[in-house]
Amino acid sequence: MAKRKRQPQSDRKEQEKAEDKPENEKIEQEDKAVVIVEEEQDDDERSFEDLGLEARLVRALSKKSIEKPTPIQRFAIPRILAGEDVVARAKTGSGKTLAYLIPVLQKLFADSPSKSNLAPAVFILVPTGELCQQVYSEVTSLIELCRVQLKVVQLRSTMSASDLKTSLAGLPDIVVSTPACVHTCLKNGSLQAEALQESLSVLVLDEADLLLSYGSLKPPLICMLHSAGVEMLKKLILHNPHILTLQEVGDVKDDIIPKKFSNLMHATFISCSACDKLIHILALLIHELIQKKVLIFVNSIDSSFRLKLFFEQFGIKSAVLNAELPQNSRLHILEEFNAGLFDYLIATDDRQAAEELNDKETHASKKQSKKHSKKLDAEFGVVRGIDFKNVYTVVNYDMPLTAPGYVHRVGRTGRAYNTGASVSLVSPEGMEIFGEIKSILGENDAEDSKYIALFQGLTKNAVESLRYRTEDVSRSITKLAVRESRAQDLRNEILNSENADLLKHDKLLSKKEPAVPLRDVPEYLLDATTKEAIKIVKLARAAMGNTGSTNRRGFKGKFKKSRDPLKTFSAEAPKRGCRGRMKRKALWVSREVDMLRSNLHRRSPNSILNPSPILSQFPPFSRYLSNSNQDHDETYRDPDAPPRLFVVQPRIRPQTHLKAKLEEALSLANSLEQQRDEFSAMESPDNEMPPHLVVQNPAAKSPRADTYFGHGTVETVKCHITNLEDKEEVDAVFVNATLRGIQQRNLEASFLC
Ligand SMILES: Nc1ncnc2c1ncn2[C@@H]1O[C@H](COP(=O)(O)OP(=O)(O)OP(=O)(O)O)[C@@H](O)[C@H]1O
Repeated sequence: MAKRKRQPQSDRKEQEKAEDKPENEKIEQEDKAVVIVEEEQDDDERSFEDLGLEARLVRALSKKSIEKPTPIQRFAIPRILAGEDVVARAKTGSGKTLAYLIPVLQKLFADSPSKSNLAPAVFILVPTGELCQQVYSEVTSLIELCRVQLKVVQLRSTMSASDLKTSLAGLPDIVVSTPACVHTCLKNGSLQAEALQESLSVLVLDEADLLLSYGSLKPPLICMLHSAGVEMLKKLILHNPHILTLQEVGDVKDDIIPKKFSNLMHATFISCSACDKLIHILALLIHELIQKKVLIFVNSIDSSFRLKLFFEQFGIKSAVLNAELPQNSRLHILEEFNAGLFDYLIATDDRQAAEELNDKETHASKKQSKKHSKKLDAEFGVVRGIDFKNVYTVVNYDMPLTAPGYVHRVGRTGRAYNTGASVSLVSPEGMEIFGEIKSILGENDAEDSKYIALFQGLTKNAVESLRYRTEDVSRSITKLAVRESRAQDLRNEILNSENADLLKHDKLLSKKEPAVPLRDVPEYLLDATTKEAIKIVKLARAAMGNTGSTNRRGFKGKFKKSRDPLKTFSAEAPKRGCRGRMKRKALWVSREVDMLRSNLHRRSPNSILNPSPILSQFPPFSRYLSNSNQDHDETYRDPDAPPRLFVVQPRIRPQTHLKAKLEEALSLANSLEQQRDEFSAMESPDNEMPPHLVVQNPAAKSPRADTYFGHGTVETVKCHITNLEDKEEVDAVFVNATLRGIQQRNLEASFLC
């Protein structure tokens, strides 16, 4: 039973009155407590000391850089310390865990549990294995920092009966567990129900609404903290509890993005068709329009693997997290993601996974064969309660099934006093739930009621410039490929789950890496708006001191081969320096041209074709006027400028890469076209337009790009080039042809001479 201690006088009077009243009036009475909290809240600036915390706890918190209590902590801590039953509702990431852990620890420090106890004094029940681990780590770290001797254990569903018994044998002070594990312990006798009733002084139900949905929880309790389902709790187990509902979560809309919260959390959406979600998420990631780290939610495991395989083709590494994986692996994935070892985590929403489990079970029973049915862990969940470290952006690739689901998902960012952002990809199918979310947010037509804004900075052009590659790559990711990688990943994780350090969760699952990284999107393909948006994200990242780079070395590979003197011998010539690489990137030409050049260069190093690429010779067209007096040297050239000779080799394989190249050529042609339009619109005496040479227009046969010279052969191109009076006037040459080395050389020579 809850131990009741000191209680504020006013509260006590209210409670005494309440006890004499019928049930419905009691509930009204309890709701008065809510009002009191709301009134008190605004000017309460109490510190942890003011709340009555011991110095060692305050010091421990300070070592964790936690200096002042959050509102929920200010209200919950004194009441729990006073021995009250408490139900607390507060927005996601507002510090509810510490709101119960701190007073529980202080109570344990003060009243060391009786020696006659036959069961642990404090039970913290949580709905998922992930949350169990998180709360366990939090409480053990606090105990260590306070330098006190308290025993904490966590019970996990993966533990055998004997392990559970051993864990409980030394009579721990605090047990963190899921209800299912407690149930197992009660069944196998590791815990005695009577002993538990005698000894238990504090019961915490974290995410209580979820826990209660699992069924029969009727023990004594002191404190409960959760984000919903207060009425259910009141009826089931609480005795005149304090209902702490902070003003900012007083109604549902504020629960999601309260006004105070909106500075910290920027919620946005992109509207697109279901099949265009891939291209949009790719555009966001490839152009770095959203800040890392990124947590992406999908609604099915297959979806997560499809996305991972898709990203891989563009050189973007990610890890997947779902209920199918062994618990050890899951915890390790979270640990590595939190440690910053990879930037993109694709999580399958636990609710959806549970549904999938049910579907599978039904399916399996229908077929009378469980042979192929995969087992999903019902205790998996990363949407509720998990405190992701430094996740800046949450992406709803699939919309959640419910509006509260949205709250919890986006609540994985912008935690405590941090800022965060969310982007939801809303297809026509997701419009209904999106409407529901907006309506509970209280959105209407008024400008000041927009809680989810349209994502700015991703233009149609930026999306379209990726269409070819996206469509081809997505076609290549068949159901079979998804199934195989899912099975392969699971095999790998199961084999190594006991030694998770061997696992690299963001490893590639595709059979082979793409030969030409499709990730390289030349900057000249981007329009001004997208460039501006990228710059803003970069600036924001720099301002936050986030370089955006993952840190796998920092974790395990501190002593890498390159540093190990016994392994550093190499017969290879030193690699070209970083500067050289940057320059090559800046002076971008199609890889095929580079390859041909370097082959030729090896044969005749002094030839005109040595790697001083054609594009380095002249300024880009857009700079033609403003820089006309400068020397045309390499440093002067705009690194964003397009190549002047663009060769697309029809023999490029696979087809995907050829298409990507063609698409680049086409976009380049069109972007030059736009520059020309702007140029001719300028009021300048010298605005005669240089010719824009397009030969054998790439596949899409855009009428614009074809305007000038139409189809032709290499010889025709050469002819055109040699006939030009002033080659500096040529803006770009596109060749869509298979060139032999000699043809390539002749072409380039004619361009340069
Ligand atoms: N007083 C505080 N000052 C600064 N940071 C805090 C404070 N209290 C908690 N935090 C930090 O805030 C983060 C979120 O806390 P916590 O996980 O307890 O939130 P929550 O309210 O339980 O979230 P959810 O609703 O998602 O379960 C944690 O990283 C925690 O360390």
